[in-house]
Amino acid sequence: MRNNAGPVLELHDVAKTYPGGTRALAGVSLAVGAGTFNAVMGPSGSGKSTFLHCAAGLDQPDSGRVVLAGEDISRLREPRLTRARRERVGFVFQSYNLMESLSVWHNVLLPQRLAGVRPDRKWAREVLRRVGLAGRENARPAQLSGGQRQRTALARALAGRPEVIFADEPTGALDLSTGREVLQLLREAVDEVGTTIVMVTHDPTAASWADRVVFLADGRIVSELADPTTEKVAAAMTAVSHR
Ligand SMILES: Nc1ncnc2c1ncn2[C@@H]1O[C@H](COP(=O)(O)OP(=O)(O)OP(=O)(O)O)[C@@H](O)[C@H]1O
Repeated sequence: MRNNAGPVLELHDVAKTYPGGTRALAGVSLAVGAGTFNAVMGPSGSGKSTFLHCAAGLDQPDSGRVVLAGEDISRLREPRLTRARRERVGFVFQSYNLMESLSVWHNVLLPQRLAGVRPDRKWAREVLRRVGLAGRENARPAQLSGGQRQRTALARALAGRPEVIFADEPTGALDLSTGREVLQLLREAVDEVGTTIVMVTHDPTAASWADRVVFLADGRIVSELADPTTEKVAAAMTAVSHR
């Protein structure tokens, strides 16, 4: 069930140069449709992390605009930027970023608590069921496998019903079959919950789960692939790397 109800995230000519002079983004424009799964690939140093940080409101571009659910977040100052991020964005990182001292349940509810909203416990239970962690609510992260930790992180991201979930190498620390389970869950979140996902990855197979793949090189979008397969993504990556 993909709703494709117009873009939920738009980048307009976004540029960023780091102190020292590295031009990480050199004018990136992209529209991300609601309820779609998007992968971002590119060689090391092409600007993927910078793109993700600017698109998610973790960092500010020097110029250009980032419009998230109709709000231009690129010029927001703290604390409004933090609020926009907490209310509209979910994150899944390679390293999970769970609070070791909190149970699965409290990890999942933490972003809503930090945002000062009353947690939707019924939905939190439902997302834990969807990611296969019903019954593990009281476990601490240390008691979980890598795959279970990442499924907890995904449940945490889904629990706040964000406009967009940003995933940074979500399968980077997982073995092949565990990574596949996490990708399947990301796919289901898009197809069954209507979530929008933007995922940075180095892995052509991971990218093949997306609806489209955007390729960055030298801080620019240089190509795009719809309905990707592992083979098509790998071929496109080779072409991008040899530019
Ligand atoms: N905080 C920073 N200060 C200075 N330069 C930076 C900073 N962060 C990134 N860069 C530089 O900006 C460019 C883009 O980096 P970025 O991390 O966005 O690329 P990437 O595609 O995510 O790379 P990788 O795949 O290796 O993680 C690189 O040349 C990098 O060295």
